[in-house]
Amino acid sequence: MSLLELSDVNGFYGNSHVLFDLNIDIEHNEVVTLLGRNGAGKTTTLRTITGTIPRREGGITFDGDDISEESVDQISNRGIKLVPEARRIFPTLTVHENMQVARDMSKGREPRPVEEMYEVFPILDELRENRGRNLSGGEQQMLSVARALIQSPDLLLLDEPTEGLAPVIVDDLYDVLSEVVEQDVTVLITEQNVDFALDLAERAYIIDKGANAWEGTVDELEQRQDLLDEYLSVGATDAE
Ligand SMILES: Nc1ncnc2c1ncn2[C@@H]1O[C@H](COP(=O)(O)OP(=O)(O)OP(=O)(O)O)[C@@H](O)[C@H]1O
Repeated sequence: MSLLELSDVNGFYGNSHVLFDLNIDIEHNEVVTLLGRNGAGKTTTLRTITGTIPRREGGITFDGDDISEESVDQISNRGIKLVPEARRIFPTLTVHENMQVARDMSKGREPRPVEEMYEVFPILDELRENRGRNLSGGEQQMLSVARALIQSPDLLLLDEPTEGLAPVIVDDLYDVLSEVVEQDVTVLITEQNVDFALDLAERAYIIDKGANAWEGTVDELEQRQDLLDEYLSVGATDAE
């Protein structure tokens, strides 16, 4: 059974129809990337999963249960955690306090020890006493991911984690995330940085104008320059 299944999902902002009969299937422990141009509907797709979109229709199941009518809190309590594009950390709290708050908000789920997070994110260990507002964009992104992971998610949704980060920080984030995906967690990641996403993921979905355009393995996609040109407007990938 799939961990997450979207069948013929439609998404709306008021009268504006932006997702059209979208189908996505994610197996336990898979790392899947959702790709597409600006405005293709990637963030909105994640919002249909977390329940934060104003209106969604269609089938959404998580671990076999219908979650299509569930509230944001119910879905979060199931262990679906989103790291949004605009990083959400508490600016006046220290790194350590940010971690503690995330741990304490882990309703109904056994959180992971804060110290374990410092092992995965050594950068944060060094910054324990620094306030959120004094962190660089990359450090905030690491903290954002750590805050989601501490709640032991079953499904981690990452919305464009490299956005706005300097290349050297992107490399650090890659190192951390490649360690994260080795753990017992299923990941759906959206990215404009196609190389980054293809390096991390095993399987990919491309969406265009809110609808499925292609799906397959990352190995297949790396051979399909036509798709990369048509839907993602990038040059040759240099994925390792
Ligand atoms: N709050 C909103 N109200 C109305 N329309 C919206 C809203 N948010 C997004 N849209 C529209 O929905 C469509 C999909 O947007 P979405 O942000 O999901 O795309 P995306 O693929 O994540 O793009 P980006 O890479 O720019 O974040 C776009 O046409 C966008 O203008």
